[in-house]
Amino acid sequence: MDFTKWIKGSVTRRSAEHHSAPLPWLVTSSIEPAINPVKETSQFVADHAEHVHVSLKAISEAVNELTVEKLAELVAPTAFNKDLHYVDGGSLTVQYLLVVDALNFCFWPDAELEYENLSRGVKAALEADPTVLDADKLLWTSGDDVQRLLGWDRQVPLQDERARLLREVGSALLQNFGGHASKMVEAAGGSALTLMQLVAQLFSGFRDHAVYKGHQVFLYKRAQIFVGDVYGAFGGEGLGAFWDIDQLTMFADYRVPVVLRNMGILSYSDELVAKVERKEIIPAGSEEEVEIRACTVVAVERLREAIAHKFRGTGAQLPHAIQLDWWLWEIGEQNRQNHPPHHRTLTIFY
Ligand SMILES: Nc1nc2c(c(CN[C@H]3C=C[C@H](O)[C@@H]3O)cn2[C@@H]2O[C@H](COP(=O)(O)O)[C@@H](O)[C@H]2O)c(=O)[nH]1
Repeated sequence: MDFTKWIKGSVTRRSAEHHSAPLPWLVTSSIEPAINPVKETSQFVADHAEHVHVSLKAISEAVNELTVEKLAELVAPTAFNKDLHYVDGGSLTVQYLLVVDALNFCFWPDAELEYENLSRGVKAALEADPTVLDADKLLWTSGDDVQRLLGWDRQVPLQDERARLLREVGSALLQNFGGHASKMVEAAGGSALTLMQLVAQLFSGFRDHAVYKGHQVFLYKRAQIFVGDVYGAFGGEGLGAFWDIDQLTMFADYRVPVVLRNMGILSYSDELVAKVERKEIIPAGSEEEVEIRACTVVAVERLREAIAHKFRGTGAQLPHAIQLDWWLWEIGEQNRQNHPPHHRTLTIFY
């Protein structure tokens, strides 16, 4: 069966008189999420973890070595990834970021593939054809389209799944925001947590959560990184102005845990070390995987608090969790070759 014919057959076209229903429940004036569910649910995991430990001692040692100069570097307008500087004044940049972050996961099965290939590939595709990310095109994305979008010379890991995720983005954008991701950002009314929740609610692919010892745990890595990328690409202005950007956590990926282990801040059980060293697959949703991710979130929150404690009153600008994330992630990227292996989980979440 021809894929596009099958999909075309299954999509019911909304007739003209049905306007795209505005989201009645989204009243940004009063119901702003005051807390980030990632913080409190990750803490539950850290409190009950058996395979991963966060060392407060190593955190205070790391903070002791932090100088005012280094701190200033962390909070400087990040040397933000130039691929993300695709600022056309607004809407196209947001569309680009949503597509990049819809695909921003699990590069490791292809040893040559990494995040940069994604961000550069999609940017090149957009420069070649500014309509390539229009929602009514995303709606029909096939696996081959994903490979073309990245400009990759072979199949991309989980290619068909990535295509499904882009079709989902196209469909939800058309249903709710006339196809424009920038309208979704505007609907969040300048709240980072509202935008995070909105993205997690509208696109199931961004709904990064697990059930750990009977408790629901939210990591929301790609939902948060999308907000962080909008903030960074617009330099905290215009569409990137979020009054609660400091409420985001770090982004629970597979690179930062390696850096924190190297700093002695995270430690794994002997059994888990052995699995990671031999590059054994750690199943998505397993206790070991959830503990690695949630303890990483908690470790960076403790690090942020320890820095605030040390530099409070010095007048130094204190880093947000996402600025600590970019710092740690860059360290991980630069040391990909000489750091121990990262854990390997086949997933769409990170
Ligand atoms: N924690 C955190 N994880 C991040 C990012 C980024 C890129 N974003 C920044 C880049 C420029 C702008 O500053 C963007 O903000 C990708 N990843 C994750 O890393 C993994 C990819 O690793 P490798 O296979 O080595 O490329 C994968 O899970 C991917 O999802 C980040 O910033 N923080």
